[in-house]
Amino acid sequence: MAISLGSIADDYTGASDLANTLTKNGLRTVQTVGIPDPSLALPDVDAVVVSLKIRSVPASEAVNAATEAERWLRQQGAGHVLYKICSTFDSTDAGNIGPVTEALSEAAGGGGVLVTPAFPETGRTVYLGHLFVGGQPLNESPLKDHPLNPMHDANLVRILARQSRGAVGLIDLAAIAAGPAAVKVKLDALSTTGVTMAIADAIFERDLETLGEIALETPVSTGASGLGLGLARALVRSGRISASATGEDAIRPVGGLSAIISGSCSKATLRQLDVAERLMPVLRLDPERLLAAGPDEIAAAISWAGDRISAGPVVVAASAAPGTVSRLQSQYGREASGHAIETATSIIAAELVERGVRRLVVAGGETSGAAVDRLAIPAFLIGPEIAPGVPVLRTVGNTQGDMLLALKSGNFGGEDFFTAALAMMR
Ligand SMILES: Nc1ncnc2c1ncn2[C@@H]1O[C@H](COP(=O)(O)OP(=O)(O)O)[C@@H](O)[C@H]1O
Ligand SMILES: O=C(O)[C@@H](O)C(=O)COP(=O)(O)O
Repeated sequence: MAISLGSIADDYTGASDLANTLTKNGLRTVQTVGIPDPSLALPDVDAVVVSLKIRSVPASEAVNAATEAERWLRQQGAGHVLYKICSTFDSTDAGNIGPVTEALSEAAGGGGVLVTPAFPETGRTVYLGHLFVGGQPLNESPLKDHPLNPMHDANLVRILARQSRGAVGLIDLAAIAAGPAAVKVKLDALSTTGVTMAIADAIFERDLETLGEIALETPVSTGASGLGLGLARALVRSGRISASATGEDAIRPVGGLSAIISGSCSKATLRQLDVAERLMPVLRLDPERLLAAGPDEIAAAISWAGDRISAGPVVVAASAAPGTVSRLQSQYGREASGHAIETATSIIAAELVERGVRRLVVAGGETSGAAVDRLAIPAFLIGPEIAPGVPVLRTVGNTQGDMLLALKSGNFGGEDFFTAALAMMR
């Protein structure tokens, strides 16, 4: 298997979002969970997205995991490696977008790296280096209240500079509108002044097509699904790939029971949970009790779900509104509470799979990572799209047999997402 495009995703929902975009643009794509064991038979594909859980870990840990994945992807033939970050630039001043991008670039011999989280299909646009989420600057959007990485600045040049060793520049919309050659001139000019990473504006898909063409000439880029779209279309346009992927094969029915687990506290998820409450049993976990009396609260949730699940899908959610989240965090600490809740939701997910769940929706990036790790699923084939950024996933090499999953990024999906997902997972 020689692949054309490699990607390292900093979380598992982000990986499935990118894999979805690559598939929609014709690339046969597989999503692996970490670097796959050599014994895992992967299908013949154009692109591999390696899912890592490195968005909220110490920067040195993220750098080590990403550089190891980069080495593996190069061994599979990848000429270009995209570091998939969140379209809302989720990170802190300690990292990890800057440190990982610099390490990947150094591993590939250096040179200027294009960086853009723009993903117009989901309302993420970048203008003069400022990220907008829908109509709001990042720091006024719901991301200001994110439980792990609250975003208080919309200026990506500034944010990236705070977490990086090298200088950060800007390739503005005027250069991008002038076409690939102008972008190349600008990137080269920035590199000669010592800039190692350049935030690129992008508002429309055509901007990302321009960026994708230039990124493909370099060994490494950093971005969200929008840049993935640009790279995929550039590969197809160049004739290196024949645009044959459809995703239909991945959606064959698996049967079994179905469940939804949520640890996302994003505004979209909170609304989706309210809507689900009218349609199916929803258990709201008590996060305070989860932290104080962990195993008892987990056992009670498993028993509640076990009593209902044979009659239809159930939802178990730790999710809470910003005020509740910050009260819990001030008592137990941000990382400790996030980690304890992820552990609890992943144990509940695994227990439900033990009891026959084969169709599983997980809401939240970190939450999905913890659940997929506990289930020890090695890889996914990419099925059709449920909502922008969220495909149906079919397990590859899973010891519990074939399962269908949807890993929903917190901010993605319409208010009926959960029922829409289950309707596509038979
Ligand atoms: N009630 C709660 N209070 C505090 N933290 C919570 C609560 N519920 C979930 N969390 C934590 O919030 C984080 C949400 O992150 P994530 O799963 O990535 O969701 P999203 O995709 O919305 O960003 C996780 O670490 C999760 O364990
Ligand atoms: O790029 C995006 O917005 C998503 O792919 C993503 O990474 C979202 O992160 P989570 O909300 O933490 O799932």
